[in-house]
Amino acid sequence: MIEVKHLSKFFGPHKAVDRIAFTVQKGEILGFLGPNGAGKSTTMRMITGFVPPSGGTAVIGGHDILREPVAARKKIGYLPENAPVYPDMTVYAYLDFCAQIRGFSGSDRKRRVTETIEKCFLSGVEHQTVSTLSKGFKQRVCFAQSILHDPEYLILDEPTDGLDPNQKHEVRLMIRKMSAEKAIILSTHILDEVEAVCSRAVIITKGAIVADDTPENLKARSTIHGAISVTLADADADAFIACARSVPGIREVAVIERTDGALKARIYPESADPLAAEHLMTALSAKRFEVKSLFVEQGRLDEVFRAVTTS
Ligand SMILES: Nc1ncnc2c1ncn2[C@@H]1O[C@H](COP(=O)(O)OP(=O)(O)OP(=O)(O)O)[C@@H](O)[C@H]1O
Repeated sequence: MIEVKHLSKFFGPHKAVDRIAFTVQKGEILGFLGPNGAGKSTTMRMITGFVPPSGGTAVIGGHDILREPVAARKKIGYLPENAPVYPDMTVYAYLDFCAQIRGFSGSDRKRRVTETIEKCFLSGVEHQTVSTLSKGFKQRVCFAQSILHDPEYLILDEPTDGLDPNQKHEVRLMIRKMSAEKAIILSTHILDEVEAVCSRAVIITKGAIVADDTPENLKARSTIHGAISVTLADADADAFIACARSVPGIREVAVIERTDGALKARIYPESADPLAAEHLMTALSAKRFEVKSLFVEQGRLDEVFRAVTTS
């Protein structure tokens, strides 16, 4: 388990992190979110022992990062932001060097390097110098060094930053595959990534936690959660509004846009009535509206993110 215990960080008079506390269990992938400058990287640097906290501590697999830094760091894999990798080394030589620093030798070291190269899809570039790699591949090399020692705890600062959509997909798959036996914290600005990968999300702003929940529960806080979104083929807006309002339990009907013969609207039921969408569909069909799509909104994480980080 990763226990973050009231970590704080001051840079001079500026409070960058303000008594942040949470835990991450094995099997969990925690998305660490927040606007630019919210304190995500600073928190991750404190958890991994790269920056001393002004207050609080982090306990990694039972080892306090301040009192037992070596034991704690042995258990951690860390992908820092703007990952530094020695530019003049080949990919293989760099990872071999990292394995050596981690204390591996002989055939075990060789096996770990080779396996990690394969796992991170680096086989095609293993003999290329790092300086000649594209940004995405450099990122992958740094990701590779973070998992080389098969750590129980992974701290990944924007792991998919700079990757193309295919590489993003591959890295997310890798993270998900590894998550069963690891506790993972990853920071990201991509909210789709949180929905695709994370089992939980912590949102911070101005150094403090403002939300800590599953992506589903966070989305349920969205103002459109439970609303019914409808697209109709060319339809008279007034007739549609009248029809939708005639359905029992409908609180509000909002036409969102009319384009090229299509009408898009959002209908808000009084409560999250699971039958409201069905009743609406029946009413629209009875009035011969041509329904192109109709679905119940789960809510939008970006809307919730904005609400909690700007209030
Ligand atoms: N070494 C430092 N000296 C002074 N201020 C710092 C230092 N490192 C970070 N800060 C400040 O601490 C605050 C938090 O920065 P941090 O990099 O942790 O934010 P972040 O949430 O990771 O941002 P981003 O999403 O832009 O990467 C910012 O105001 C930043 O300017």
